[in-house]
Amino acid sequence: MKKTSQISGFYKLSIEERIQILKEFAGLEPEDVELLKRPGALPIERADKMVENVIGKIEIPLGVAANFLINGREYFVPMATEEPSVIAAASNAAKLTRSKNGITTSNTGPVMISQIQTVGVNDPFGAKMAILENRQEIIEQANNQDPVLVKLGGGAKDIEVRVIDTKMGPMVITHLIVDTRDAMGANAVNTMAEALAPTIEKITGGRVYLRILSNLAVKRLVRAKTVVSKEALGGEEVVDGIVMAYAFAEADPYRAATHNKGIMNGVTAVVLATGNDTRAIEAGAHAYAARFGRYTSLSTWEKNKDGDLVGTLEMPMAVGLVGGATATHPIAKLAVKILGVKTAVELAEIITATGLAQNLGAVRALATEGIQRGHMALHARNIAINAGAVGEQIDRIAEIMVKEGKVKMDRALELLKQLK
Ligand SMILES: CC(C)(COP(=O)([O-])OP(=O)([O-])OC[C@H]1O[C@@H](n2cnc3c(N)ncnc32)[C@H](O)[C@@H]1OP(=O)([O-])[O-])[C@@H](O)C(=O)NCCC(=O)NCCSC(=O)C[C@@](C)(O)CC(=O)[O-]
Ligand SMILES: NC(=O)C1=CN([C@@H]2O[C@H](COP(=O)(O)OP(=O)(O)OC[C@H]3O[C@@H](n4cnc5c(N)ncnc54)[C@H](OP(=O)(O)O)[C@@H]3O)[C@@H](O)[C@H]2O)C=CC1
Repeated sequence: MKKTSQISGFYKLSIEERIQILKEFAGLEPEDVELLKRPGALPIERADKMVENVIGKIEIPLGVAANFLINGREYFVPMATEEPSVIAAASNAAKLTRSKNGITTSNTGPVMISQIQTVGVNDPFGAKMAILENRQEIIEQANNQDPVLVKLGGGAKDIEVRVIDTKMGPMVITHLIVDTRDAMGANAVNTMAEALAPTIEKITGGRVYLRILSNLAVKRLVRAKTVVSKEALGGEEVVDGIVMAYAFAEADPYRAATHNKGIMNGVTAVVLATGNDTRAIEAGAHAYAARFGRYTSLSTWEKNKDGDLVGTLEMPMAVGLVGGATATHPIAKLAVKILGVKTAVELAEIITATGLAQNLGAVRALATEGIQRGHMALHARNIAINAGAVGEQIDRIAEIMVKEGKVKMDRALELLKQLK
C-alpha cells in the first residue's frame, strides 16, 4: 500500500490510533512509541547537561500535521506548539495544496555568514583590499579549525568585505562564507571567526572586536511554492480575498508583522519539535522581511491566468541535524525520524513548506469567515480548563460554548457551575 499522510479525519482518531498510523508510516520502533507516551521523555539528568541551572522541564504538546505533500513526497510534520488551531490549520491548508501538486521547494545550500568587526583603521578601503588579497590564506586558516566539516564537503568557501559607516566611525566588516553541511553552524563558524582575528588584525593594522555569525542568513535561503485550485478554495472570490490580504501585508508593516507571525506559527513549531534554535530562525526571518528597508510580508500570494492561487515563501532557514539540541533531545531525534529526513537542507525545506501552508490556512480563514470560528472552537477546551473543568467536563463545556458561539470564560464558569 502506498504511504500517504492524507488521512481524512486523522484528528478524530484516538492518540493510540494516531501513533499506530505514525508507527507504520515512519517505521517507528516499539521503544519510539514508548518514548512518545512516556511522561517526561527528557530525563532531568539530560536536561541538566543541555542548559544551566536546571530545576525542571516545561512540556509543550507535540502534534503532527497531516496531508503534507512536498516535492512529491508524503510527510507527517511534527509540530511543537502551545497554540490551539495551528496544527489543524496546517493540516487543512496542506490538504488544499494537494488540489494541484502539493508544495515544491528549492534552496541555496547550507551556507552561513560569520562576521569579523575591525575598527581603528585609517584607510578602511585600503584595508578591505588587503584582506581580499589574502583571501586564500584566510580561507585555509579557517578550514584548519574544522577538518571534519571540510571532509564532509563543507567549510569556508569565500570571503566578502564591507566598509560600513557607524556612530563610532568607519568599520571594516569581513564576512566569512561557510558551508556548514548538516549543522546549523553557529559554533562551527564562530570558532573559525575567532581563530582568524589575529590574522585580520595583522593584515589591517586595526583592532578586531566581534567575531560572530550573522542570523541574517541570506546565503541559506529556502523557497517554497504552491498552486491551489480556485475550486478547492471555494471559488475565485476566495482567491481574490487572499491576494488582497497579501497586498495589505506587503504594504503595511502593522499587518505584515501579523501575517509573518502566521508563517512563524508553522515554522517555529517544527523548528522547536526538531530541537533547533527558534530564536535564530525568528531573528533571520524578521531581518529578511525588512531587507528592503521596510518591514514587509515574507510570502507572496497571486492569482494565475486560470484564476488559481499561487503562493510563495522565501526565507533564511538555518537549521541542522547535528549539533544543537537536535541530537541530544530524545523527542527531537524522534521528530527527525518521523520526518525521515537525511540532510539539514531537506529539513529546512519541510519547515519552509510548513510555513507557507500555515500562512495559507490563516489568510484563507481571514479572507472568508474570519479567524475566530476555527480558532475559538479549538481554543474552547483551554478556556474550559482555565475555568476549572476537569475530565469529561472539558469537552462538554467546550462543545456547548462552540455551539452557542460564545467561547468565553464567564460562560465556561456558568456552565461548570451547572454541570456540578
Ligand atoms: C481550524 C480549521 C482548520 C477548521 O476548519 P473547518 O473548515 O471547520 O475544518 P473541516 O472540518 O472542514 O476540516 C478540514 C481539514 O482541517 C483539518 N482539521 C479540522 N479540524 C481539525 C482538528 N480539530 N484537528 C486537526 N485537524 C483538523 C483536517 O485536516 C480536516 O481535513 P479532514 O481530516 O477532515 O480530511 C480552520 O478554521 C482554519 O484553518 N482556521 C485557521 C486557524 C489558524 O490559522 N490558526 C492559527 C492561530 S491564529 C494566529 O496566530 C495567526 C494569525 C491568524 O493572526 C495570522 C494572520 O493574521 O495572518
Ligand atoms: N547567533 C546564533 O544563532 C548562535 C547560535 N548558537 C548555537 O549554536 C548551536 C549550533 O551550532 P553548530 O555549529 O551547528 O553545532 P555543533 O558545533 O555542535 O556541531 C557542528 C559540528 O559538528 C561536526 N559535524 C559532524 N557531522 C557533520 C555534518 N554532517 N555536517 C556538519 N557538521 C558535522 C562538525 O565538526 P566537528 O566534529 O569538528 O565539531 C561541525 O563543526 C545551536 O545550539 C545554536 O543555538 C551559538 C552561538 C550563536
